[in-house]
Formats: sequence, structure tokens, C-alpha cells
Amino acid sequence: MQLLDGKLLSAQIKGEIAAEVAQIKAEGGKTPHLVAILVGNAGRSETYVASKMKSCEEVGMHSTLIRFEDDVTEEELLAKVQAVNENPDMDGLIVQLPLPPHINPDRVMEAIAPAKDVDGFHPINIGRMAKGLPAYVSATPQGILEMLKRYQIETSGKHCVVVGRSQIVGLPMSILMQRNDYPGNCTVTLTHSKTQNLAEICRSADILIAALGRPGFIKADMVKEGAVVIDVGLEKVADPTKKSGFALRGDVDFDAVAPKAGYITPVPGGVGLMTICSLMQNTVKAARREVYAD
Ligand SMILES: Nc1nc2c(c(=O)[nH]1)N[C@@H](CN(C=O)c1ccc(C(=O)N[C@@H](CCC(=O)O)C(=O)O)cc1)CN2
Repeated sequence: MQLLDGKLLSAQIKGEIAAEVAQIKAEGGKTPHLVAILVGNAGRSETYVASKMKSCEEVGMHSTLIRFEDDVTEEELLAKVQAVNENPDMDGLIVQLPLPPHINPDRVMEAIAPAKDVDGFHPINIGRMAKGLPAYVSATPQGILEMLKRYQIETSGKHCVVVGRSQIVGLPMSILMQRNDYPGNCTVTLTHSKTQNLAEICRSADILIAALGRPGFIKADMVKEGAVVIDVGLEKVADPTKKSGFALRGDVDFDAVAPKAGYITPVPGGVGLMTICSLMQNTVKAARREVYAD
């Protein structure tokens, strides 16, 4: 079994981004600028946004955090999105999810200018990605592709099973793994809560991507010997053995599955860290106007 080490890769990638940003600056170009909007403080959103801001600083990029209380109205939020859209100094904009229940996330995502949508959640970016056109690809799927590439994992002709059909991970991942490119050219099965014979389908996977948000759901008897196992889950679970009283767990029962897997991502230290790197990479692209020209 080989560990797919997100910590190691993200340190490498951040070094590469820092070098690219330094070069842009040396050539008199514009410093990439990421704006994050955080509404309230649901779950671990505060931690994730803080990590995004810190990463920008580490690679020499500008960042701005805009905070709203939980009771912000959708109109107020949309007005701020519009203001960032119109600000030429701001290259990329993300709105941290989840949003409070009174705000429609689809309406907010659609309000972000596609050229600044570095999360790749706007329907135009999802559609362009599906058609294989230049687009911002959502950060977690892009981070997984980067991981497969950097560990030179063969994907062509393999059976890739994606567990979970979320719009930000499962669905885009299934589209990306079937495209005629590397990583890709897989035969893909996208599974979800209504899928029958899930364990059997998972057992037939050469590449198993678990993104359903249920800690420890993927057990050893659901995994083929030698499979590549990618764990997107990240949940806080009670753990009395820890000083904090909790631990972070993925969707895969790591201790049971690891001895059977060919490659496996740890949680934490796997896919989550790659997500932040992809966001940085997309923001550099946005500053360079690589995906959408002015
Ligand atoms: N606007 C967005 N909202 C959300 C996204 C997203 O891509 N865009 N994805 C997730 C959360 N997420 C990014 O925002 C995210 C999740 C995990 C990590 C990460 O670094 N994980 C570390 C552990 C960190 C910790 O909790 O201590 C790891 O896996 O090692 C970064 C970003 C939902 N919302």
C-alpha cells in the first residue's frame, strides 16, 4: 500500500505557485487577489476559510475576507457578490459553503461572474468543464486529478466508482474521470443513496472515490485488492482518547481498508489539502485571464 500524501504534494505545489506569483510580480504583472465571503460560522467553515487566506499569504497572493452574520439577507449577499464582480482589482471570488438555510446557494453561485468563479461552481463553468472547454474546475475534483497525475496512477480503461453525487465533488468527478484525457478515460459508475448493490459495485472499482459524508462507511469488504482509494470525506467525530475530545474521520474505514488498497489517501492530510492548492492555482489563472480573456 502506498499513501497518497496530500501534505507532501500540497507543500510542493504551494512552492510552485509561489514561484509563479513571484515571476508575475517580477514581470510587472498584477498580484493575484482572492476574495472569500464567509456567512456565519457553520461547521468548520471558519477553519477552511482561514486556511485559504493563510495559503494566499504563503504564496505571495492578496486575499480579502468578507464576513456576514448568519442573518444576512440574500439580497445583501448578492449585492456584495456584484460589487466584487465589478472590482477589477479582485480576480477570484468564492462564497464558502454551506450557507444558512434561508439563502439559496444556487442563486448565489449563479451571481458570481464566471470569469471570477475560481471554485468552478457556476453552471457556465460546470457546463464548459463537461464539454471539455476551458473552465474553472471545482477545487476538490481538480485536486484529486492532480494527485493521480503526480503519483502517475494509470487511469485509462479502469473502472472508477464515485460514491456520492454532490454538485461540488461527486458529479464533476464522474465527468472528469470519463473524459478523453489523462487522468481520465475511465469507465465510470456514479453511485448514490438509492444505488442497489453498492458494496458489489464498489468491489469492482479499480479507482474508488468516496465522497458521501458518512464517516467510516467504506469497509474492507467493499474494496478490491490493490484498488486506488480516494477519501473525500472529512467529518468531526467524538474521540475520548484525544485531548480535544474529537477526531477527523473520512468516509473510508482507513485502518481496515489500507492493508488491502494499492494506494490510499489519509484523512486528514489527503484530499482536503489539495483542495486549497487547486483554489490557489485557479486564482493565478484568473489573474492571468487564462480561462476567460477580458
Ligand atoms: N466555497 C466552497 N465551499 C466548500 C468547499 C469548496 O471547495 N468551496 N469545500 C468544502 C470545504 N473545504 C473548502 O472550502 C475544505 C475542506 C477541507 C480542507 C482541508 O484542508 N482539510 C484538511 C484538514 C483541515 C482541518 O479540518 O483541520 C485535511 O483534510 O487534511 C480544506 C478545505 C466545503 N465547502
